[in-house]
Amino acid sequence: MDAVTTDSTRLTEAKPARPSRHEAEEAVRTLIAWAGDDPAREGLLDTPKRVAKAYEEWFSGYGADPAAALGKTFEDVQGYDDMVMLTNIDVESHCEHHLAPIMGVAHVAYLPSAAVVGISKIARVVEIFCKRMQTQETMTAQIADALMDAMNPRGVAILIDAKHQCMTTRGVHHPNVSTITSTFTGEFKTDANLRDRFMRLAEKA
Ligand SMILES: Nc1nc2c(ncn2[C@@H]2O[C@H](COP(=O)(O)OP(=O)(O)OP(=O)(O)O)[C@@H](O)[C@H]2O)c(=O)[nH]1
Ligand SMILES: [Zn+2]
Repeated sequence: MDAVTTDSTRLTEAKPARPSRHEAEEAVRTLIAWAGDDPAREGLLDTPKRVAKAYEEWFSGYGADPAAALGKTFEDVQGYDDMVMLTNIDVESHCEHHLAPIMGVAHVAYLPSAAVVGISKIARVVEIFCKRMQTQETMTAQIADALMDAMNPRGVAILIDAKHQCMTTRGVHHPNVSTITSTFTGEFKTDANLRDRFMRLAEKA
């Protein structure tokens, strides 16, 4: 967690020492009091513990390595070299500006060069990046980079369609707005037909 790394898919700056669980729970008590309630009230007594536990789940992606998730590849696929696409991978993340939920789906495709990966690993990689404090643009780019690094495919295409609760439940309060981000590399960038195929499949997913 504290190691400095140059891998672009991981954190690149030294971070302050991780606070203890007790300190994290104290911080939640402070926020409860600041919101106007009494952290010593019966119903809120276990809340700091629950929030710390929920944070472990929501932000479990800091302790996970996308390269390791994509480490195993398969080459015996009878020369299959067309697009592999997964649609509607759940996106459950938190925006780094407000720590509010980002909920949506990701559509991910790649064009294998030599090897393919287990399809569940692609969903795992999406999940690893989602379980961090994010912007939608960053996570879109990180998923593409991780797939490119691990498989050296002929191209990847990613589209994320998500709602940001910092925008739907507070602030500007536009409950129906969706944000769409996409990135294309390799042949998806140079071949408009391929890109259209991806977009058509994403639209009807
Ligand atoms: N580009 C981008 N912006 C995001 C994302 N998630 C949240 N935001 C935006 O981050 C911005 C933060 O703006 P600030 O002005 O610093 O914060 P704020 O005063 O809380 O802004 P409002 O949300 O407009 O009330 C807001 O416009 C959010 O909508 C994201 O994934 N990508
Ligand atoms: Zn936000």
